[in-house]
Amino acid sequence: MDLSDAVLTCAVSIQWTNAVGITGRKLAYKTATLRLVRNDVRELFVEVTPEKLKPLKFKLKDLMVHKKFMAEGKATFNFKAENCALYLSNAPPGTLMFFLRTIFIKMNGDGGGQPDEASMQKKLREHLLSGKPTSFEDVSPVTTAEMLLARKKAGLVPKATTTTPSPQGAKKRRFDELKDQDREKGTVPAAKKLYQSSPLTGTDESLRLSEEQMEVLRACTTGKNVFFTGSAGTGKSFLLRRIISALPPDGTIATASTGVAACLIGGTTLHAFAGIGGGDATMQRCLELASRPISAQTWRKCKRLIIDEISMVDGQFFEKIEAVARHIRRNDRPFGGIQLILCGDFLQLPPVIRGDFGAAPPQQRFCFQSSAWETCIQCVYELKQVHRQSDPEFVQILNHLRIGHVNETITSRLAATSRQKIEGNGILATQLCSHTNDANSINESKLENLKGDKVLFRADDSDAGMTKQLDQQVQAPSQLYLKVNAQVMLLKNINISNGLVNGARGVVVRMEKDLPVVRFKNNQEYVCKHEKWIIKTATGGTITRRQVPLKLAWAFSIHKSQGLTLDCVEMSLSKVFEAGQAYVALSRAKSLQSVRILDFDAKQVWANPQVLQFYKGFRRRLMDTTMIPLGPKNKDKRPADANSALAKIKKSLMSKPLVSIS
Ligand SMILES: Nc1ncnc2c1ncn2[C@@H]1O[C@H](COP(=O)(O)OP(=O)(O)OP(=O)(O)O)[C@@H](O)[C@H]1O
Ligand SMILES: [Mg+2]
Repeated sequence: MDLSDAVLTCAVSIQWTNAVGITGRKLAYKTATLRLVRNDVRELFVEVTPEKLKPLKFKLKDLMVHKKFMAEGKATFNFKAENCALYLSNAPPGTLMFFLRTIFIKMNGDGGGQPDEASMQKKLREHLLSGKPTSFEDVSPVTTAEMLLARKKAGLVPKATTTTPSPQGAKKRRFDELKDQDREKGTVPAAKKLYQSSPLTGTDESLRLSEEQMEVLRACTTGKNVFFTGSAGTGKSFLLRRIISALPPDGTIATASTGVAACLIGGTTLHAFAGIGGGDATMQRCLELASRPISAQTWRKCKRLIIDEISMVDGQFFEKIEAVARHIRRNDRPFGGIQLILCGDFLQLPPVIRGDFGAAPPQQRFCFQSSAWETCIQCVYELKQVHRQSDPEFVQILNHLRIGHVNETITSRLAATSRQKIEGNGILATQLCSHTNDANSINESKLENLKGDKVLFRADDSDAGMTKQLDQQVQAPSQLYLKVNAQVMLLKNINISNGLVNGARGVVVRMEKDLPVVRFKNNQEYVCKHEKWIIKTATGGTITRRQVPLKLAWAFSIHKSQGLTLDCVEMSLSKVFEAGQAYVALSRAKSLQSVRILDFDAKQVWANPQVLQFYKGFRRRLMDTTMIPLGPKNKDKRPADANSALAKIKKSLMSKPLVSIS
């Protein structure tokens, strides 16, 4: 577990009722620390210490826990024997989840559980005879043995079965069974309830953060302004979800530069949050736009602003929202005093320049080139460990492509993929296209060409007026046409251990009771159920979409694939038009065996020289072993100063040996 699991800081209100249920004393604290403690006779208590006040203790006996809103940082503890309820709110959801789990384990785990009556009486007698005052101590960290025993006692350990080989699969099924049984009875036992589902947005909480990820988490939870970067698949978005769940929900705004990326972290787009449209208006007009009541209120409430895929945020837009924040919040500190947590990889896709600018498009400006960057960012981290790919050869090739370095070994290895068969089980490779329109028309025409009738799956949106925003942020379309044999991609983690994960590729094999049945590459069949996507609105509310978790997958655009992990991809890179685009396309794949590049050419791979300069500033090692052959066809597009900067870098590196890939 990532942070201390027996301590929680949040808002607490305490309410006592009398025997007939009439509310008596009430206390409310904006900030209090809850800890799990034991007394001399090993009884468990929750100790509540409000800021600057003495602690109160509540014995963990006859406890009922309500945690339906755990994902929003809320839970209620009902101490029946004491006629008292604790209402927790604004708790970091992940910390709350681990706190509840620790209670569950300590109440049920070996030796650490509540003592039985006889042994407690004995200990109590000994304690009274000793004449010492009662003392409390923190509970010891949870051990694996305690965890297993606790789950066994509560009936959460699955019976051995031949149909569900994996423990996680069985655990999930058992949870579902329990939920159904409990639903019938109308009750859920507190202990079981404490262990159930995670509030973490799409994160498998059994995966532990690596040490480098922990370091970033620590900096973020201590209020620092952080930028963390790392190559594709180093777990930036994964870590961001953990960071979000370790922060108090009030005032934490999770955003990303694109809708898809925002959805992956359960947030909103930066544009939707900022309230200044595309940011193209004059500064004065942007300030007016952001001063509208709803927008201004959102800015004022914001304490922590999180931005994923920062590489695609335009530098000028970043500068404008920084000024807006100071203006609206009447605070001259950078970003009006808001804590910033930024993440992304500038060597992936750059900001999109919209509109038709004719022969002279405006120069791209990255966030790090804005004057606001230097004043805002306090700590910079680089994640090094790649988690998406496990094959060291592929990881090394990707690291070279990321900085625009291609040698003959890489070229021949990647060119060789054009001959490999990556299809299997009726699942065709997804074509990654450099242009969105190409991807859309491939999907439409492939579907039309299939025999049989189209079946329409219409999304059920919680607010019909928000369909456009949901379309932008949720990958599941509002209208999905499917046929048998349609190539599809799964859009949710359904069963991680069985490979039914976001990005898994499959084919529709039949319709069953009006629902599509999909066979995946690993031969698993899955009868799709409607799933729910929840997104935050700019004002902090939530809207939901229910839809089958599928999307047509004959083709995707590279831009829409940024941030994703994909199975079985084919690409033709001849039309790439951005620095980093080929790297983004290739780094979606999990292995060299699941990718086919039709026409690989070293000219398709180049890195932006300004970005390389930026990275050189805080990671000299990145530059020490590399050369940067840029795509010659883009030479003319680059500004003169960039070309001369590039020449300098090249010159300084010419004397160094090239890294070769064996
Ligand atoms: N500590 C970890 N342990 C195990 N798996 C991890 C860990 N961190 C990340 N992963 C897994 O690695 C994969 C890639 O993670 P993620 O998408 O967060 O990377 P990223 O750095 O955001 O990539 P990109 O730059 O492409 O957006 C995911 O499947 C994620 O679950
Ligand atoms: Mg990511």
